[in-house]
Amino acid sequence: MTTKLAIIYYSSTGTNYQMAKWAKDEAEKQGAEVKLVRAPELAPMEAIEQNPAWKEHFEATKDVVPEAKVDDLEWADAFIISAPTRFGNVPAQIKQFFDMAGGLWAQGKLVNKVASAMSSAQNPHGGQEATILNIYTTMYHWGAIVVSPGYSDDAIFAAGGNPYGTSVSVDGEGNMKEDVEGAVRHQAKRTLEVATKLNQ
Ligand SMILES: Cc1cc2nc3c(=O)[nH]c(=O)nc-3n(C[C@H](O)[C@H](O)[C@H](O)COP(=O)(O)O)c2cc1C
Repeated sequence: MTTKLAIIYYSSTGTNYQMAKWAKDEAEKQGAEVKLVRAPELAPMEAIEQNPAWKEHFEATKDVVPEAKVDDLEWADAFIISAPTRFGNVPAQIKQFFDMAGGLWAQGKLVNKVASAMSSAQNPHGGQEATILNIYTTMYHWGAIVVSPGYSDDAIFAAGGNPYGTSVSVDGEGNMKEDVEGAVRHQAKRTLEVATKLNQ
């Protein structure tokens, strides 16, 4: 049976979108059926328009990447969730999406889904680890099986050594400071390997 992976991300300025796209590319190479979906934007246009990079990214993706639906959670065997830090926590857009899953959760339909998370911040210690752990808290409540990378591949060291999930820092221009593509690809592959074993 083909393993189904939902990659759910939120991104204001493109970093987490890029990580999500690397994960999608790798998962498809591994033979998974992949849905790449974005948490619906909640910010008002006045706020988005004040930040040219945010506006540009929003316009570039709004008609290209489908919005995440709770049905995607039911459909998937595994999730990869990628979100920038907001003061060490998840963006409201991701939290709102999680909060929409109450019905599925109450019916036990999220139990034994495989989950793994990625994050970014402006500073190297700006809250990436806390953000990933906050995502995992929700996953534990769902009864999902969290697959963290640990130190299971050399690519994790090259990316900065975050064992909870791939994370990156971004400079003032929005460029990624660490080389995380290999770690993202490894995380996607590992998540799928576990999900595929569970689905056998
Ligand atoms: C409301 C808000 C809070 C943020 N909090 C932090 C923070 O505490 N530390 C930090 O290093 N970066 C912080 N950032 C920077 C973002 O995490 C950064 O812009 C993001 O990781 C870039 O990812 P994206 O391109 O996918 O949007 C914050 C940004 C916003 C808008």
